[in-house]
Amino acid sequence: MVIKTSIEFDPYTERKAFDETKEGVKGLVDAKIAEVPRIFHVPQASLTEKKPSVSVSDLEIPIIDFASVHVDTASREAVVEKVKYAAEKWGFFQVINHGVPLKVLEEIQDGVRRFHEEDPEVKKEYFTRDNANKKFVYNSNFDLYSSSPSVNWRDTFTCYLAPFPPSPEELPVTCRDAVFEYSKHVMSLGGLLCELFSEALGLESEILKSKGCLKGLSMLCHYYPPCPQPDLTLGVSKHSDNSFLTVLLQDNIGGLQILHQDSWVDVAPLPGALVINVGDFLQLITNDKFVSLEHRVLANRQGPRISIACFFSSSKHANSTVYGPMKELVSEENPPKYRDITIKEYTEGYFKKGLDGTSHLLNFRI
Ligand SMILES: O=C(O)CCC(=O)C(=O)O
Ligand SMILES: [Fe+2]
Repeated sequence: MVIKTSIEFDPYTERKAFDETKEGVKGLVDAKIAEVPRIFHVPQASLTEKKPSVSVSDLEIPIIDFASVHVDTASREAVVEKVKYAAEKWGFFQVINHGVPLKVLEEIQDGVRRFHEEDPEVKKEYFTRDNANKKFVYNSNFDLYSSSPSVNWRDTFTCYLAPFPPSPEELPVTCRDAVFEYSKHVMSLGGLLCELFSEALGLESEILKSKGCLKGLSMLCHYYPPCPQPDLTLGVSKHSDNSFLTVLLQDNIGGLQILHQDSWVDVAPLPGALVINVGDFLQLITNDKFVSLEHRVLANRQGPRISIACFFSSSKHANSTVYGPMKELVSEENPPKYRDITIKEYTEGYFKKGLDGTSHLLNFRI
Protein backbone atom coordinates (compact mmCIF):
# COMPACT_ATOMS: atom_id res chain seq x y z
CA MET A 1 0.00 0.00 0.00
CA VAL A 2 1.25 3.46 -0.81
CA ILE A 3 0.76 5.98 1.95
CA LYS A 4 0.54 9.52 0.73
CA THR A 5 2.49 12.13 2.60
CA SER A 6 1.02 15.58 2.90
CA ILE A 7 3.64 17.09 0.61
CA GLU A 8 2.76 14.74 -2.24
CA PHE A 9 0.79 16.36 -5.03
CA ASP A 10 -2.63 14.77 -5.42
CA PRO A 11 -4.20 16.48 -8.44
CA TYR A 12 -7.62 14.94 -7.88
CA THR A 13 -7.90 16.29 -4.33
CA GLU A 14 -6.64 19.71 -5.38
CA ARG A 15 -8.98 19.86 -8.36
CA LYS A 16 -11.89 18.86 -6.13
CA ALA A 17 -11.02 21.48 -3.54
CA PHE A 18 -10.92 24.10 -6.29
CA ASP A 19 -14.26 22.87 -7.65
CA GLU A 20 -15.91 22.98 -4.25
CA THR A 21 -15.23 26.68 -3.84
CA LYS A 22 -17.73 27.16 -6.73
CA GLU A 23 -15.96 30.44 -7.36
CA GLY A 24 -13.84 29.36 -10.29
CA VAL A 25 -10.65 31.06 -11.39
CA LYS A 26 -12.23 34.43 -10.75
CA GLY A 27 -12.44 33.47 -7.07
CA LEU A 28 -8.67 32.88 -6.98
CA VAL A 29 -7.97 36.23 -8.62
CA ASP A 30 -10.39 38.04 -6.32
CA ALA A 31 -8.49 36.47 -3.39
CA LYS A 32 -5.36 38.11 -4.89
CA ILE A 33 -3.26 34.96 -5.27
CA ALA A 34 0.21 35.87 -6.55
CA GLU A 35 1.12 32.44 -7.95
CA VAL A 36 -0.75 30.10 -10.24
CA PRO A 37 -1.63 26.89 -8.28
CA ARG A 38 -0.03 23.64 -9.47
CA ILE A 39 -3.19 22.12 -10.96
CA PHE A 40 -3.12 24.89 -13.61
CA HIS A 41 0.50 24.30 -14.64
CA VAL A 42 0.76 22.96 -18.18
CA PRO A 43 3.19 20.05 -18.69
CA GLN A 44 6.62 20.88 -20.06
CA ALA A 45 5.81 19.40 -23.50
CA SER A 46 2.93 21.83 -24.03
CA LEU A 47 5.09 24.67 -22.79
CA THR A 48 7.69 24.10 -25.48
CA GLU A 49 4.87 24.00 -28.02
CA LYS A 50 4.36 27.63 -27.12
CA LYS A 51 7.47 28.43 -29.12
CA PRO A 52 6.59 27.94 -32.78
CA SER A 53 9.43 26.96 -35.09
CA VAL A 54 8.21 29.35 -37.78
CA SER A 55 7.52 33.03 -37.34
CA VAL A 56 3.78 33.61 -37.20
CA SER A 57 3.75 37.36 -37.52
CA ASP A 58 3.28 37.41 -41.29
CA LEU A 59 0.49 34.85 -41.37
CA GLU A 60 -3.10 35.99 -41.04
CA ILE A 61 -6.28 33.98 -41.20
CA PRO A 62 -8.61 34.98 -44.06
CA ILE A 63 -11.01 37.88 -43.55
CA ILE A 64 -14.20 37.60 -45.62
CA ASP A 65 -16.70 40.39 -46.24
CA PHE A 66 -20.28 39.09 -46.41
CA ALA A 67 -21.73 42.46 -47.53
CA SER A 68 -22.21 41.35 -51.12
CA VAL A 69 -23.55 37.87 -50.47
CA HIS A 70 -27.13 38.71 -51.44
CA VAL A 71 -26.33 41.26 -54.18
CA ASP A 72 -26.08 39.09 -57.29
CA THR A 73 -24.88 35.65 -58.37
CA ALA A 74 -21.39 36.73 -59.32
CA SER A 75 -20.78 38.48 -55.98
CA ARG A 76 -22.07 35.46 -54.09
CA GLU A 77 -19.83 33.13 -56.05
CA ALA A 78 -16.84 35.29 -55.19
CA VAL A 79 -17.68 34.97 -51.48
CA VAL A 80 -18.21 31.20 -51.83
CA GLU A 81 -14.74 30.89 -53.41
CA LYS A 82 -13.20 32.62 -50.38
CA VAL A 83 -15.17 30.45 -47.95
CA LYS A 84 -13.99 27.35 -49.83
CA TYR A 85 -10.35 28.41 -49.64
CA ALA A 86 -10.65 29.26 -45.94
CA ALA A 87 -12.48 26.03 -45.01
CA GLU A 88 -10.06 23.85 -46.94
CA LYS A 89 -6.76 25.53 -46.08
CA TRP A 90 -7.35 27.17 -42.72
CA GLY A 91 -10.51 25.84 -41.09
CA PHE A 92 -10.86 29.37 -39.66
CA PHE A 93 -11.81 32.77 -41.01
CA GLN A 94 -13.11 36.10 -39.75
CA VAL A 95 -16.30 37.61 -41.16
CA ILE A 96 -17.12 41.28 -41.43
CA ASN A 97 -20.53 42.63 -42.45
CA HIS A 98 -22.06 39.42 -41.09
CA GLY A 99 -25.41 41.05 -40.35
CA VAL A 100 -25.28 40.93 -36.53
CA PRO A 101 -25.68 44.53 -35.30
CA LEU A 102 -22.80 45.97 -33.27
CA LYS A 103 -25.21 46.76 -30.45
CA VAL A 104 -26.17 43.08 -30.15
CA LEU A 105 -22.46 42.12 -29.99
CA GLU A 106 -21.84 44.68 -27.27
CA GLU A 107 -24.85 43.58 -25.29
CA ILE A 108 -23.90 39.91 -25.22
CA GLN A 109 -20.37 40.80 -24.09
CA ASP A 110 -21.80 43.05 -21.36
CA GLY A 111 -24.25 40.33 -20.30
CA VAL A 112 -21.46 37.72 -20.03
CA ARG A 113 -19.35 40.12 -18.00
CA ARG A 114 -22.29 40.96 -15.71
CA PHE A 115 -22.90 37.31 -14.91
CA HIS A 116 -19.25 36.47 -14.21
CA GLU A 117 -18.76 39.63 -12.12
CA GLU A 118 -21.97 39.09 -10.16
CA ASP A 119 -21.88 38.50 -6.39
CA PRO A 120 -20.27 35.02 -5.96
CA GLU A 121 -23.11 33.91 -3.71
CA VAL A 122 -25.63 34.55 -6.51
CA LYS A 123 -23.43 32.84 -9.09
CA LYS A 124 -23.04 29.77 -6.90
CA GLU A 125 -26.74 29.02 -7.29
CA TYR A 126 -26.06 28.31 -10.96
CA PHE A 127 -22.90 26.26 -10.36
CA THR A 128 -23.42 22.72 -11.67
CA ARG A 129 -21.92 19.91 -13.75
CA ASP A 130 -25.33 18.53 -14.68
CA ASN A 131 -25.13 19.01 -18.45
CA ALA A 132 -27.76 16.36 -18.99
CA ASN A 133 -30.60 18.17 -17.25
CA LYS A 134 -29.72 21.85 -16.96
CA LYS A 135 -29.93 24.36 -19.81
CA PHE A 136 -27.74 26.86 -17.97
CA VAL A 137 -24.50 25.36 -16.72
CA TYR A 138 -21.91 27.51 -14.93
CA ASN A 139 -18.59 26.07 -13.76
CA SER A 140 -14.86 26.23 -14.35
CA ASN A 141 -13.39 23.61 -16.74
CA PHE A 142 -16.05 21.19 -18.02
CA ASP A 143 -13.27 18.57 -18.11
CA LEU A 144 -11.96 19.14 -14.56
CA TYR A 145 -12.39 15.45 -13.67
CA SER A 146 -11.25 14.03 -17.01
CA SER A 147 -7.73 13.02 -18.01
CA SER A 148 -6.87 16.58 -19.10
CA PRO A 149 -3.25 17.23 -18.06
CA SER A 150 -3.91 20.62 -16.50
CA VAL A 151 -6.74 22.89 -15.47
CA ASN A 152 -7.38 25.95 -17.67
CA TRP A 153 -7.34 29.56 -16.51
CA ARG A 154 -10.97 30.18 -17.39
CA ASP A 155 -14.56 30.09 -16.11
CA THR A 156 -17.50 29.34 -18.40
CA PHE A 157 -21.25 29.32 -18.49
CA THR A 158 -23.04 27.39 -21.21
CA CYS A 159 -26.60 27.97 -22.45
CA TYR A 160 -28.19 25.10 -24.35
CA LEU A 161 -30.43 26.97 -26.79
CA ALA A 162 -31.59 24.57 -29.50
CA PRO A 163 -33.37 22.34 -30.34
CA PHE A 164 -35.22 22.92 -27.04
CA PRO A 165 -34.76 26.51 -25.88
CA PRO A 166 -34.72 27.22 -22.16
CA SER A 167 -37.59 29.13 -20.59
CA PRO A 168 -36.56 32.69 -19.59
CA GLU A 169 -36.56 31.73 -15.88
CA GLU A 170 -33.82 29.17 -16.51
CA LEU A 171 -31.33 31.92 -17.39
CA PRO A 172 -30.06 34.51 -14.89
CA VAL A 173 -31.42 38.03 -15.37
CA THR A 174 -27.90 39.42 -15.76
CA CYS A 175 -27.56 37.88 -19.22
CA ARG A 176 -31.02 36.54 -20.17
CA ASP A 177 -32.14 39.11 -22.76
CA ALA A 178 -28.69 39.40 -24.31
CA VAL A 179 -28.38 35.61 -24.71
CA PHE A 180 -31.78 35.25 -26.39
CA GLU A 181 -31.20 38.23 -28.67
CA TYR A 182 -27.70 37.19 -29.73
CA SER A 183 -28.76 33.57 -30.30
CA LYS A 184 -31.45 34.68 -32.78
CA HIS A 185 -28.82 36.44 -34.86
CA VAL A 186 -26.31 33.59 -34.59
CA MET A 187 -28.99 31.14 -35.75
CA SER A 188 -29.64 33.16 -38.87
CA LEU A 189 -25.92 33.63 -39.57
CA GLY A 190 -25.54 29.86 -39.09
CA GLY A 191 -28.14 29.39 -41.84
CA LEU A 192 -26.18 31.56 -44.25
CA LEU A 193 -22.90 29.83 -43.35
CA CYS A 194 -24.42 26.41 -44.00
CA GLU A 195 -25.58 27.59 -47.43
CA LEU A 196 -22.15 29.00 -48.29
CA PHE A 197 -20.33 25.89 -47.04
CA SER A 198 -22.72 23.70 -49.10
CA GLU A 199 -22.08 25.79 -52.20
CA ALA A 200 -18.34 25.68 -51.48
CA LEU A 201 -18.58 21.88 -51.62
CA GLY A 202 -20.18 22.21 -55.04
CA LEU A 203 -23.50 20.95 -53.68
CA GLU A 204 -27.02 22.29 -53.44
CA SER A 205 -27.35 25.19 -50.90
CA GLU A 206 -29.67 23.41 -48.50
CA ILE A 207 -27.75 20.15 -48.19
CA LEU A 208 -25.93 20.82 -44.91
CA LYS A 209 -29.10 22.12 -43.27
CA SER A 210 -30.93 19.01 -44.42
CA LYS A 211 -28.27 16.90 -42.67
CA GLY A 212 -29.19 18.59 -39.37
CA CYS A 213 -26.08 20.78 -39.01
CA LEU A 214 -28.14 23.62 -37.52
CA LYS A 215 -30.30 21.55 -35.21
CA GLY A 216 -28.40 22.10 -31.99
CA LEU A 217 -26.97 25.33 -30.61
CA SER A 218 -24.93 25.75 -27.42
CA MET A 219 -23.51 29.10 -26.34
CA LEU A 220 -20.28 28.89 -24.29
CA CYS A 221 -19.60 32.17 -22.52
CA HIS A 222 -15.99 32.29 -21.37
CA TYR A 223 -14.35 34.60 -18.83
CA TYR A 224 -10.53 34.57 -18.62
CA PRO A 225 -9.43 36.50 -15.51
CA PRO A 226 -6.05 38.25 -15.62
CA CYS A 227 -3.30 35.74 -14.82
CA PRO A 228 -0.32 36.52 -12.55
CA GLN A 229 1.98 33.95 -14.28
CA PRO A 230 0.68 33.55 -17.84
CA ASP A 231 3.67 31.47 -18.99
CA LEU A 232 2.73 28.61 -16.67
CA THR A 233 -0.82 27.96 -17.82
CA LEU A 234 -3.31 28.25 -20.69
CA GLY A 235 -6.77 29.81 -21.04
CA VAL A 236 -7.89 26.84 -23.17
CA SER A 237 -5.73 23.80 -23.98
CA LYS A 238 -5.17 22.68 -27.55
CA HIS A 239 -8.36 21.14 -28.99
CA SER A 240 -10.64 21.07 -32.01
CA ASP A 241 -14.35 21.79 -31.64
CA ASN A 242 -17.06 19.26 -30.94
CA SER A 243 -19.39 20.94 -33.49
CA PHE A 244 -20.31 21.24 -37.16
CA LEU A 245 -19.28 24.86 -37.04
CA THR A 246 -18.52 27.45 -34.39
CA VAL A 247 -19.25 31.19 -34.39
CA LEU A 248 -16.92 32.98 -31.99
CA LEU A 249 -17.05 36.53 -30.70
CA GLN A 250 -13.83 37.63 -28.98
CA ASP A 251 -13.02 40.96 -27.36
CA ASN A 252 -9.90 43.01 -27.99
CA ILE A 253 -7.50 41.27 -25.56
CA GLY A 254 -6.31 38.49 -27.89
CA GLY A 255 -4.74 35.12 -27.07
CA LEU A 256 -6.58 32.79 -29.46
CA GLN A 257 -4.16 30.85 -31.67
CA ILE A 258 -4.67 28.19 -34.31
CA LEU A 259 -2.26 25.42 -35.27
CA HIS A 260 -1.73 26.09 -38.96
CA GLN A 261 0.94 24.01 -40.71
CA ASP A 262 2.74 23.31 -37.42
CA SER A 263 2.83 26.96 -36.36
CA TRP A 264 0.70 28.74 -33.83
CA VAL A 265 -0.96 31.62 -35.67
CA ASP A 266 -2.67 34.42 -33.74
CA VAL A 267 -6.30 35.16 -34.47
CA ALA A 268 -5.87 38.89 -34.05
CA PRO A 269 -8.95 40.65 -32.64
CA LEU A 270 -10.82 42.54 -35.36
CA PRO A 271 -13.44 44.89 -33.88
CA GLY A 272 -16.98 43.96 -34.94
CA ALA A 273 -15.88 40.74 -36.70
CA LEU A 274 -16.95 37.18 -35.90
CA VAL A 275 -14.54 34.25 -36.09
CA ILE A 276 -15.95 31.19 -37.85
CA ASN A 277 -14.42 27.75 -37.66
CA VAL A 278 -15.07 24.32 -39.07
CA GLY A 279 -15.73 21.79 -36.31
CA ASP A 280 -14.96 18.06 -36.13
CA PHE A 281 -18.34 16.91 -37.51
CA LEU A 282 -18.00 19.05 -40.63
CA GLN A 283 -14.53 17.63 -41.22
CA LEU A 284 -15.99 14.15 -40.78
CA ILE A 285 -18.99 14.53 -43.11
CA THR A 286 -16.90 16.31 -45.76
CA ASN A 287 -14.39 13.44 -45.62
CA ASP A 288 -11.54 15.84 -44.74
CA LYS A 289 -12.32 18.34 -47.52
CA PHE A 290 -12.88 20.94 -44.81
CA VAL A 291 -10.52 20.96 -41.85
CA SER A 292 -11.29 21.30 -38.15
CA LEU A 293 -8.12 22.93 -36.90
CA GLU A 294 -6.71 22.67 -33.43
CA HIS A 295 -6.57 25.88 -31.46
CA ARG A 296 -5.88 27.16 -27.95
CA VAL A 297 -6.07 30.34 -25.88
CA LEU A 298 -3.04 31.75 -24.06
CA ALA A 299 -3.38 33.09 -20.54
CA ASN A 300 -2.81 36.81 -20.25
CA ARG A 301 -1.77 39.35 -17.62
CA GLN A 302 -4.39 41.69 -19.00
CA GLY A 303 -8.02 41.03 -18.76
CA PRO A 304 -10.51 39.79 -18.05
CA ARG A 305 -10.86 38.47 -21.59
CA ILE A 306 -14.41 37.63 -22.65
CA SER A 307 -15.38 35.39 -25.54
CA ILE A 308 -18.61 33.75 -26.67
CA ALA A 309 -18.37 30.53 -28.66
CA CYS A 310 -21.60 29.32 -30.30
CA PHE A 311 -21.38 25.65 -31.19
CA PHE A 312 -23.72 24.27 -33.81
CA SER A 313 -23.98 20.72 -32.55
CA SER A 314 -26.81 18.62 -31.24
CA SER A 315 -24.66 16.96 -28.60
CA LYS A 316 -27.03 17.85 -25.78
CA HIS A 317 -30.04 16.13 -27.33
CA ALA A 318 -28.11 13.54 -29.22
CA ASN A 319 -30.36 11.47 -31.45
CA SER A 320 -29.84 8.26 -33.34
CA THR A 321 -28.89 9.98 -36.62
CA VAL A 322 -25.75 8.39 -37.96
CA TYR A 323 -23.05 10.60 -39.48
CA GLY A 324 -20.35 9.57 -41.84
CA PRO A 325 -18.67 11.03 -44.93
CA MET A 326 -21.46 12.30 -47.25
CA LYS A 327 -22.20 10.00 -50.15
CA GLU A 328 -22.07 13.03 -52.48
CA LEU A 329 -18.41 13.50 -51.56
CA VAL A 330 -17.05 9.96 -51.67
CA SER A 331 -16.17 7.79 -54.65
CA GLU A 332 -14.01 4.84 -55.50
CA GLU A 333 -11.01 7.15 -55.81
CA ASN A 334 -11.95 9.00 -52.64
CA PRO A 335 -13.30 6.36 -50.25
CA PRO A 336 -14.71 7.26 -46.80
CA LYS A 337 -11.98 8.12 -44.32
CA TYR A 338 -14.23 7.75 -41.27
CA ARG A 339 -16.63 5.16 -39.98
CA ASP A 340 -20.24 6.09 -39.26
CA ILE A 341 -20.91 7.45 -35.78
CA THR A 342 -23.69 9.05 -33.78
CA ILE A 343 -23.12 12.45 -32.21
CA LYS A 344 -23.86 10.87 -28.85
CA GLU A 345 -21.01 8.38 -29.26
CA TYR A 346 -18.67 11.17 -30.34
CA THR A 347 -19.63 13.56 -27.57
CA GLU A 348 -19.45 11.03 -24.76
CA GLY A 349 -15.88 10.23 -25.76
CA TYR A 350 -15.02 13.92 -26.13
CA PHE A 351 -16.22 14.76 -22.62
CA LYS A 352 -14.54 11.73 -21.08
CA LYS A 353 -11.22 12.54 -22.72
CA GLY A 354 -11.36 16.27 -21.98
CA LEU A 355 -9.02 18.75 -23.61
CA ASP A 356 -5.93 16.54 -23.42
CA GLY A 357 -4.31 17.93 -26.57
CA THR A 358 -5.22 15.04 -28.87
CA SER A 359 -7.83 15.01 -31.64
CA HIS A 360 -10.90 12.92 -30.88
CA LEU A 361 -11.70 12.69 -34.61
CA LEU A 362 -8.67 10.44 -35.15
CA ASN A 363 -10.38 7.73 -33.09
CA PHE A 364 -12.99 7.32 -35.83
CA ARG A 365 -10.65 7.14 -38.81
CA ILE A 366 -10.83 4.01 -40.91
O1 LIG B 1 -12.10 31.94 -26.27
C1 LIG B 1 -11.75 31.67 -27.40
O2 LIG B 1 -11.27 32.53 -28.15
C2 LIG B 1 -11.89 30.27 -27.94
C3 LIG B 1 -12.74 29.35 -27.14
C4 LIG B 1 -12.79 27.98 -27.71
O3 LIG B 1 -11.91 27.56 -28.43
C5 LIG B 1 -13.93 27.10 -27.43
O4 LIG B 1 -14.85 27.46 -26.68
O5 LIG B 1 -13.96 25.98 -28.00
FE1 LIG C 1 -12.63 25.80 -29.53
